[in-house]
Amino acid sequence: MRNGRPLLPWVVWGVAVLAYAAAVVNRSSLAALGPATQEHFGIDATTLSMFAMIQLIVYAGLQIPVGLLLDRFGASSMLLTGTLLMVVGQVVMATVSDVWLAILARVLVGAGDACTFISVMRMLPEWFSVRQLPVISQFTGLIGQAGQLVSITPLALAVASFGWASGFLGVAGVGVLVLILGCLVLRDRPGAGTVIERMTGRLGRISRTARPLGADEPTGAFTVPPPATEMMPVVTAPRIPGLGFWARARRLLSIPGTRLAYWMHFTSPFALNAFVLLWGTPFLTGGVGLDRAQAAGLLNLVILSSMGAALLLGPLSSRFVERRVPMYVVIVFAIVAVWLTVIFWPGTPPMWLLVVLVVVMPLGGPASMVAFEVSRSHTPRSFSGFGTGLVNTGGFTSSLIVIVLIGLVLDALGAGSPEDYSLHAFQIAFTVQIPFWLLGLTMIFVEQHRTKRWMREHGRRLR
Ligand SMILES: NCCCC[C@H](N)C(=O)NCC(=O)O
Repeated sequence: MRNGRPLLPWVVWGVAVLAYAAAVVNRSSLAALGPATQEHFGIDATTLSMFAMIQLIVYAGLQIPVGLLLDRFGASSMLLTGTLLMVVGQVVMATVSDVWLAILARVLVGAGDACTFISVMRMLPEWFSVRQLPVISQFTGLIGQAGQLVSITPLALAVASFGWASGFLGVAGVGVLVLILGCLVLRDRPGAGTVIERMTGRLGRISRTARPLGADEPTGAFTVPPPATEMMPVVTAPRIPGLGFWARARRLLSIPGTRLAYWMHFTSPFALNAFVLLWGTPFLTGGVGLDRAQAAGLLNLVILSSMGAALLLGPLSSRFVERRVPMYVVIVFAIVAVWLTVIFWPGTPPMWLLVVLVVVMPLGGPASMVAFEVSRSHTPRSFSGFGTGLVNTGGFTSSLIVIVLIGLVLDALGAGSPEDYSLHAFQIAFTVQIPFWLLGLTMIFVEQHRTKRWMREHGRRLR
């Protein structure tokens, strides 16, 4: 058998993706519990929305620090630390009645969540061949996002039937299960030990004989020394954190392929996130005038379309590596075209147009996963945690700003609350997306051009 234990990469991936799905459950655990949360803590809607905002800000703000820690401590340690933080956060959420402690709980959940996805993305190139990675990454995104489904109906039912504390302790319990599995199974790379093996100093046979899939192919990650500086011209990690950070940041940002990946992650997912996380239902019901069931049906179509696109895009971007950026750009143009049609539609957009919108717009989610493929192709292995963290801030930053701007425009138009919503106000508010698409697409064209030139100059081929 050429690959010692061909099952192990799949088992490691299975546990890693379970940890990501659990993080998504934690992230969206308040999604269907708005009124219950308000009642439990006695808070108004603005304070409730602060819970979500703070959590997202913590998530986005920690991507780069977590990425740096990943390069130093490895993916499995960071993933388990993240899970532990979420467990503590949910135990606090289950047991406190003070709103500030509840906010602290959401900070812990946001911090733990911030450690999870990029750790999984950092681990994958160590275990899978470069041909498999696009498909595995898309499946990771798809299965992880399915965690949202768990946090909507089952968690709401659990809280309604067994009470607030039991519901959130249940989520914490899932985290404990992930922690146990993670300690037993996760390994940063073939040949590395589990956390338990590293703590006891005894590397088991499974770890010693582990091989990546496609071990004879080059892996997706490549190794180059970190930046040489006058004070530290050696290959080890920098000892002075400030100097190390800026030197590493300069080196990373000097790679056009990493910048291209950042702008790709920035550009395609914000319309989807703004729609799904906040503004979709108010637009469809308060703006277009659909009833709740019709709006829910369209939101379900969003999820189905995103899943279908993930299944298609993985194999396509693996088969046509050279074409993955043009494919991505076509998707963004399609999203822009359908949104502009909705925004400038005279009168109420017809149902067929709304269906096209909820089928095309979600393609931006799986398309954003292609950004991690681009990042992996161009970012040296010793920087890949930092690179993945940086790229992952792109979509979260653009989404947060667009969500806030849409709310501000609605307020400015006097249409900020459900009784004042109007279609016209929503159409104006959604125009805030246009400069973000323009900026993102321009930067993608610029960086794609620079990346091609850089590759010619460095004699590199895409992998
Ligand atoms: N099937 C769509 C998955 C989109 C995932 C998205 N691009 C992403 O970056 N996710 C990060 C996370 O923490 O969920």
